[in-house]
Amino acid sequence: MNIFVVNSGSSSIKYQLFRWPAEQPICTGLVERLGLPDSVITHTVFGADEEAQQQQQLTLALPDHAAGLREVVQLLTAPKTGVIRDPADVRVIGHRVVHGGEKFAATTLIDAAVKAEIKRLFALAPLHNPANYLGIEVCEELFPQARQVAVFDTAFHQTMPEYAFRYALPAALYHEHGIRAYGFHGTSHKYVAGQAAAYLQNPAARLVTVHLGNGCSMAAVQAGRCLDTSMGFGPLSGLVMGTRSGDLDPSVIFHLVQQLGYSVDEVSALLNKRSGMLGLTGHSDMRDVGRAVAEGDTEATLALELYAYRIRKYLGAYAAVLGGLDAVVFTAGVGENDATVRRLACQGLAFLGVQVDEERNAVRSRELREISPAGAAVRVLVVPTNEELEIARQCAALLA
Ligand SMILES: Nc1ncnc2c1ncn2[C@@H]1O[C@H](COP(=O)(O)OP(=O)(O)O)[C@@H](O)[C@H]1O
Ligand SMILES: CC(=O)OP(=O)(O)O
Ligand SMILES: [Mg+2]
Repeated sequence: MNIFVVNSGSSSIKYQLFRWPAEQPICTGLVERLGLPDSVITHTVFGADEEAQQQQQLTLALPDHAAGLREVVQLLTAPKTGVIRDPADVRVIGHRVVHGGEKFAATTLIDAAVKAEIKRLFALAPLHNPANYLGIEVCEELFPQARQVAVFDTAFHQTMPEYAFRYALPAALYHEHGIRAYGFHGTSHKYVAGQAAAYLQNPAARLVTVHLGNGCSMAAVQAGRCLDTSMGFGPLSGLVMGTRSGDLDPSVIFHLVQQLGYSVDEVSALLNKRSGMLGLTGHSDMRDVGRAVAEGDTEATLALELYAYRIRKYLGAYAAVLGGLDAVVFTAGVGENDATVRRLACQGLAFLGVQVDEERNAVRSRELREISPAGAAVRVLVVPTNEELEIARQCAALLA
């Protein structure tokens, strides 16, 4: 059986096709710059052993997610270079859906009612849910024989206790309008927490998972259950991100609107798209920030300190939430690749038992690795995330 996984972001689509139950990736790819005249598809086909790869890159105008997915299906079924003969060879499609609200605490087979609920949640995740929804509709059209499954970013966080997910607002706003913290990146937090607990041979491990991609979030996880997470009602609170501000006193918003004349849409665009590392340094990509720091740019140096300081504060908070720590787990683009960020994020935490060994931290690898010194009280791990594999596993488990 083949399982196809679609991870539609606000301006990109990640996809992966697996042979199941072998969990063997057949091909993977990324569609970037959707909506621009020079969209790029990077499509990688794996050989019999996973290391043998063939990559092709296409630059073309893709106006939207529908056009992007259609092109991907062309690549999958191309007569010479394709990996399947017919769309009917794909029996299951797993979709990352960012916001599942309170209704969806588990992976769900998609039907008309589920689609309606995903649509109702557009207002809560305007950058993500519409793209996820479009991905579902296009796949229904292109793969009419396949079963479509939704895996929600919010689902893993549904175990948070009420005192952790509620805001101190009038209760009616929660009961009548669902205003509470939901948390995001749950598929990634769940996957890396599982990998870490298996590596530590401790199913009850108290873990802080630190997902640092374009969007960034942390979670306090005990025995595989989420107790708290840094994102809230939407994917905007908590850590400093590529273009999002993270935590901010809400009074700033009133000031922007009342004193500086911002419209609500302008505030939203500011906090979601023009803040974070981009706002502080002019660069949203941590590699560019790193280069600016190396060239002695003092604003970039400050931004990096601010980024790491925010992670450190949450590490301290989550040590308190968990009543102690067994491991800290770094993951996603920045967490897996940026040794400087990991070092700064753990700096000064030796009193908690958290330490990073310079030599181990400098090792570059795509494997799970330990970067704390031998015998450390708290293990610090780098665990590559694989949201697509986790989504495929959840689809397989649902349909078993
Ligand atoms: N070698 C690297 N060093 C530092 N940062 C990196 C490196 N490779 C990727 N990144 C960072 O990872 C980010 C993307 O992470 P990723 O997990 O793919 O994000 P998303 O899924 O949110 O798009 C990039 O913006 C970049 O800052
Ligand atoms: C929910 C979220 O922030 O996702 P991403 O990091 O993919 O933007
Ligand atoms: Mg991501």
